[in-house]
Amino acid sequence: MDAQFWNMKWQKNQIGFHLSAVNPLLVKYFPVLGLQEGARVFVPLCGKTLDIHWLLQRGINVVGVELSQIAVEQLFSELGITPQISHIAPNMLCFQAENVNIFVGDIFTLSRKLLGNVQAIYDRAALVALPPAMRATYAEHLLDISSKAKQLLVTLEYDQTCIAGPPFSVTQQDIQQYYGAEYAIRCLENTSFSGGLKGGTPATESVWSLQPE
Ligand SMILES: C[S@@+](CC[C@H](N)C(=O)[O-])C[C@H]1O[C@@H](n2cnc3c(N)ncnc32)[C@H](O)[C@@H]1O
Repeated sequence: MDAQFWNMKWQKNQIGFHLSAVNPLLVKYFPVLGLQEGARVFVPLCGKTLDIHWLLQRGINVVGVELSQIAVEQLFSELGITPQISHIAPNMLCFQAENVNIFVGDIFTLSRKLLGNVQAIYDRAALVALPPAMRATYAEHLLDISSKAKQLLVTLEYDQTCIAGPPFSVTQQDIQQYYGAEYAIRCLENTSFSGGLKGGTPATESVWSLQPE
């Protein structure tokens, strides 16, 4: 899954991962993060998720990163906000408005300095968007650039032999492997993924609280 794969998905509007409503799991478990109004939350691989609208409405400052400029343009258009756009690094644009800052580029080139301080991370469909070979590097990079910020993480688990990802199946053992040394990991909910994945493959959606130890 390289940049070309995702850019093509956005160009062809093949964005089945994009929810047409705010993720109810965010609404239900956001309080677990214990954030005050004005806190800065990082949304990696953010697409144009409506979850960003919801966070902004709650007075949260959002900082995201997304490969596709199409996605980010649509996000701001749907927010009804005209961003300032600046070229902040080679191959990295920043779309900026009062409480929302979205980097357009590869998360692996986003530095701690560019990201700035964040109090929490909301990862929905980011870890599971990455193939197994990239995930440990992603987790390590996320820990580094966020200075180990607490996380609300949403994952999917299913029989990977039935269908190919993305989204990829991520197990509890995987999460333990990526994050167990740095965070106390707590499963908040396991629910069956409504309608199954890609034509009905049974899947379980899980929400995790990751608190730095
Ligand atoms: C499965 S989608 C999830 C989007 C969003 N989190 C949501 O819940 O709708 C994954 C997104 O990550 C973006 N992406 C994939 N690899 C990336 C990378 N290395 N850096 C930044 N964005 C990336 C894709 O363009 C895509 O929009």
